[in-house]
Amino acid sequence: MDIVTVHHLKKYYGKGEKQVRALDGIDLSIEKGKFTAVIGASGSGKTTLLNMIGGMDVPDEGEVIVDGISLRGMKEKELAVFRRRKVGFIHQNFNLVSALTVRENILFPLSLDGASQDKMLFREITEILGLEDRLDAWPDQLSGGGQQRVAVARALISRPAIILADEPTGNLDSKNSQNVMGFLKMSVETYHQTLVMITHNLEIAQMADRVIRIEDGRIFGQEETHAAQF
Ligand SMILES: Nc1ncnc2c1ncn2[C@@H]1O[C@H](COP(=O)(O)OP(=O)(O)OP(=O)(O)O)[C@@H](O)[C@H]1O
Repeated sequence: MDIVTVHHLKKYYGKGEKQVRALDGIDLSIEKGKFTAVIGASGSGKTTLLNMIGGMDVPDEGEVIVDGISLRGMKEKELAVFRRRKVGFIHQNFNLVSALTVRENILFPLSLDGASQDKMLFREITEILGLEDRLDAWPDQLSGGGQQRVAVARALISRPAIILADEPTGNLDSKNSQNVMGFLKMSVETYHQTLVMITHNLEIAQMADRVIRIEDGRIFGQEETHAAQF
């Protein structure tokens, strides 16, 4: 079953000669429960595509359907609710709130939505990610790898159907990258979520079930991988 369907998505910036075709007619389906890696040169449109799937940005043309919900015509408020309930974002720069503790950062999406905390899930996620002893620490007291694990926990805490990760290991050394990837993949498998991840790292892309290559705002190729050799 497909959890994301993208129909002929277009996003252009600017006009005339300077116009940039960030997305130039993308058609794509993403199967539920799978890990899809998105690769491509800098400026090829990867982040723009991820932002459209996550309802962070709206296309000029085309349609995005996530978990049976079309984002077309949604108002900003509806998109915000959609993002909080359906999507977990993980960014390269972690994007943690420095004035909140690790615990508060992880629970932040729930507090925005007025949702109650699933204490078992919180304990499970923080244990899987090795954060149970750091819950009262401030983000800047953790290493880069530790901060990214907090960002992973925050993305998972509301049990979103889909996790969108924009180069989540881009600022980590190889050991921390492997750790974060291992935790992320294990968590996604445990909670039956779908992971879409932008990466420049081909080793990481090989861990995915499927790799999509984007060039000049178009899908240039896609291949199933023989993942699972984690
Ligand atoms: N808000 C914007 N205004 C103008 N141009 C933009 C805007 N956002 C993106 N672009 C342009 O659209 C193109 C695609 O950008 P995008 O960030 O999606 O690429 P990317 O593949 O994610 O690149 P990178 O790997 O460097 O992050 C680029 O040429 C970029 O400069």
